[in-house]
Amino acid sequence: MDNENQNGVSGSGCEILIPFNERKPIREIERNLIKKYRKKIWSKFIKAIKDYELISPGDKIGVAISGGKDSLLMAKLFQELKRHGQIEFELEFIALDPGYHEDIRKLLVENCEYLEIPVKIFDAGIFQVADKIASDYPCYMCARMRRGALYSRAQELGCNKISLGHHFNDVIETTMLNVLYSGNFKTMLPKLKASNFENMELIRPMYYIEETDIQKFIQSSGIWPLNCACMVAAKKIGNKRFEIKDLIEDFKQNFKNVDKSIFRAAQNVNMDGILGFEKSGEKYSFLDFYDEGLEIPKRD
Ligand SMILES: Nc1ncnc2c1ncn2[C@@H]1O[C@H](COP(=O)(O)OP(=O)(O)OP(=O)(O)O)[C@@H](O)[C@H]1O
Repeated sequence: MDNENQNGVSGSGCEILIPFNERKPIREIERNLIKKYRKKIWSKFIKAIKDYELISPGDKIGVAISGGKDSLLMAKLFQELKRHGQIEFELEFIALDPGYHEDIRKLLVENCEYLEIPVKIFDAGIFQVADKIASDYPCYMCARMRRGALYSRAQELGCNKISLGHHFNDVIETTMLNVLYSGNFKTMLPKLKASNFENMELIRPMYYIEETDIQKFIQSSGIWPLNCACMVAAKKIGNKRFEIKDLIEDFKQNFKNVDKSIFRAAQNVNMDGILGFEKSGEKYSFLDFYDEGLEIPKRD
């Protein structure tokens, strides 16, 4: 077990994002975000917020920070929006320490300090528990526990929303994972209401932003983000998400804009061309609607 960490849970980490250059001054990083990366990052962030009505005046948003490239960028985007935008809202930056190696935690703290992200770090021994109770497939358990812990912390801090750093590629990979492995059509939504926490919503404002642009931004800023700091799952199970990522890359060689098509498929489900669907836990067949029977409400 050459990858054991102090806590005795394994993991070898994943690919490392190496900066292109020295760390740029913070003011330059912030300027680049709304100038150089306006089209690829900033405008897409704003568009998702508008299209999906992710922020309302008076919101207090808990920005979930793992210390990885996506959530560090998300934190900076929110700060810029607060600075330049017209909507009044408040921010809290929340990181859970699931049991990171001390060097990893140091990197998280250091990056947040440099980027002027006033993060609050909470200890939550998630890695140990996930490894113990779900050692074969710890990711699912870990994500569920993390979500619950995040909601509670956010609620304690008076937040009504929690924002996650999922991006365009996470969305299409989820869609493909469901089609290819679960035999259902279900994507990752840009917002949803928390089922066990009253008045709490989850939002994903990086919904339209492509991962390659996030990588470029982070690398050209000279930041070393946490690269998959998980000590439980990394390389332990064949990570299906990585396989799907590769598969979509392969598709792209032969099908133009295949990634955009996968994304759009979830916006254009044709209810007259499907065999069945599930709504609020109930299953329906097209036969239920074939003669007259159940009606899908018509839009005015
Ligand atoms: N330990 C954590 N503390 C707080 N938020 C977290 C933590 N881990 C994950 N998140 C939130 O959940 C999102 C998705 O988590 P996931 O593990 O899939 O990360 P990711 O896709 O590698 O993103 P990132 O680059 O931000 O780590 C993150 O972007 C972040 O907003």
